[in-house]
Amino acid sequence: MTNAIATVSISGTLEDKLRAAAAAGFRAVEIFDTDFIASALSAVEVRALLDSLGLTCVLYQPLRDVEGMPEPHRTRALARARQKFAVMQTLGCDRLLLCSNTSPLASGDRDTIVADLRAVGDIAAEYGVTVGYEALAWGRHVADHRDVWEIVQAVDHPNIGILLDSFHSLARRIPVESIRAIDPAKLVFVQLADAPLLDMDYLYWSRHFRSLPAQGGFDLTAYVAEILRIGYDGPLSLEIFNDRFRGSSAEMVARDGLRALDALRDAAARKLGWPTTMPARAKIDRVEFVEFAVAETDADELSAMLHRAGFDRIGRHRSKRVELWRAGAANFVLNYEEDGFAASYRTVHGTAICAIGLVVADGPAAVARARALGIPEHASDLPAMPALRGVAGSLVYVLDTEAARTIWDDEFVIDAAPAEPRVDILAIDHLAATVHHDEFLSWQLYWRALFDVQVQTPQDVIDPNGLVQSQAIQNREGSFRITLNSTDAPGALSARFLSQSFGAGFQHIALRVADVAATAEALAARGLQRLPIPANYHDDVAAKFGLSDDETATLRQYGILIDEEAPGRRYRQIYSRAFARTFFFEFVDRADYDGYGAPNAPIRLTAQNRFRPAPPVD
Ligand SMILES: O=C(O)c1ccc(O)c(O)c1
Ligand SMILES: [Mg+2]
Repeated sequence: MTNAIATVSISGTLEDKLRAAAAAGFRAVEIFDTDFIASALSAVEVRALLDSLGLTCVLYQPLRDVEGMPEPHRTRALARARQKFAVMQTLGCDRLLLCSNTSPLASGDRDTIVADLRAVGDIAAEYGVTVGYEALAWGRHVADHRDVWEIVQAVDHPNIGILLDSFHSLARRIPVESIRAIDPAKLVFVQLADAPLLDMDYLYWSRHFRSLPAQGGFDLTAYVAEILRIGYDGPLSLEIFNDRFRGSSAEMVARDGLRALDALRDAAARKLGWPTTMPARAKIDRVEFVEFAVAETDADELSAMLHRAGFDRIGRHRSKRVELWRAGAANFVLNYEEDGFAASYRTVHGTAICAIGLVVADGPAAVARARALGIPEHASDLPAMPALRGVAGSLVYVLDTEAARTIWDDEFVIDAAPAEPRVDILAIDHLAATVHHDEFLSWQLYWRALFDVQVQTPQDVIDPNGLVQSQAIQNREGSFRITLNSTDAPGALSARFLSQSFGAGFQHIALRVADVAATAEALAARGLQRLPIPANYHDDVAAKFGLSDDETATLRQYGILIDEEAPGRRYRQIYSRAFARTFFFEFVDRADYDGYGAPNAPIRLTAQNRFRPAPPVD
């Protein structure tokens, strides 16, 4: 039951990679051939480093283009195998990955392939090595693990077995049930990678877009469940070729890797009905509140903006400088305290959203799962409201239903209901977080490993100053929704937010309303500054959705954006101008619509770009 990671998954030199893997808690690694041959360390020195870090090299990989080669390549391939076996002996590694041949020179003749692998097996036996034959999805003649299994049976050599790599199997959509045919004694090793579901050449997809489990679209739970079901108990190892990971923190990827493997083992065990070691993913019911850390100097401006956005201050904390603002079921907590978490968050980020409060089915179980996944807990002075570290240092409070019911009355003095007119805000619809490009996948893993949530198809959103990637995450009922957004374009709105707020965080709050046109009218009466939407847009949607002149006039009047998933399944949205260039509100009505108005995002971002301050003149 070993967790392992391939050095190719992590950035840096071989030493950096090994140190990061060990620091994250791995005890086993795969050493990637290029990492070793590019290293200035001898095999003896690498072995000493492994030993000092408490690591074992459980796989050396890959050996390429071996089987089916004409002479003189065949002889050279066997010599290369022998040289690798000698290196492995020094490294203390007894498993080698041999990937299916991609050379145009290779023969596809089965008998030749079988004979060649048998010859490799004989040399491997001299060194006490077992060879796992892996089907590369783009292999010239062997590209399917079912063929590999047939070949391995035909080779029938004690030192030759099969190696499974989820990327190659799942990219080719090979049914996972095919794994049941494999004898676990001949399954030498298992490599795991997720990937976004792209329609792309296998090689390019594999070399650039692999991701950790729970960062892509493959059903790795089903894959691993089949592998465990047949009785395999060897390493599960991450082999992640990913462009972002090559440039991001080795420590982050290694730590996330372990988290992803632990969550995946848990999911597979649950699928099999086997005992588990941590509570199930926490079910989220809703967002109960959003907490703002507020600087005294921003108090008037923020209060005015919240009022214009339909909120009223309805309570004060019994002992702290904390206010409760409410509209419908949406609660905003404004924290002015001089000490404590919000104060330190404010020191770094300025006035910003510093925490969210989620109602979960079982608070203590959520905290226990977070602990099992290495997600740090924040010491909270409210026992009914444990806090976990969330996106970029903000907090996620987890409340159970009972705590959510009593917290306001227990902690706050609630005023009488404010005078009409009210804005018909129902609840928080979704929260949009902007995160660093390097951490985009890390935050997806965080949400998907800890909580019972689903992802939508990732979206590429066009900002006039660059491409933004967006990933929506939500619960099954749609009562909890967030989006994660990231870009590597410095001029895009989300990148400007990162520099303006000194780091990642929630950048916009979408509030669900019954009728966005009525809301727009009420908000205008309260003086909200709306984001203007150009006339071209409304000409377009009038034609696209067959809107009546009256409807179009209403959309135009209030700057409403609209989208339809199907006739009658509609999303209508308006946006506020931003507060201090750091956050803004969206107001939406959704009728049986599950998305987030993605087609409108470029229109909105271009509209926001018009308010971008001119660069300083020097
Ligand atoms: O992209 C490759 O060449 C490659 C190499 C080794 C592997 O194990 C693999 O899955 C892919
Ligand atoms: Mg592989």
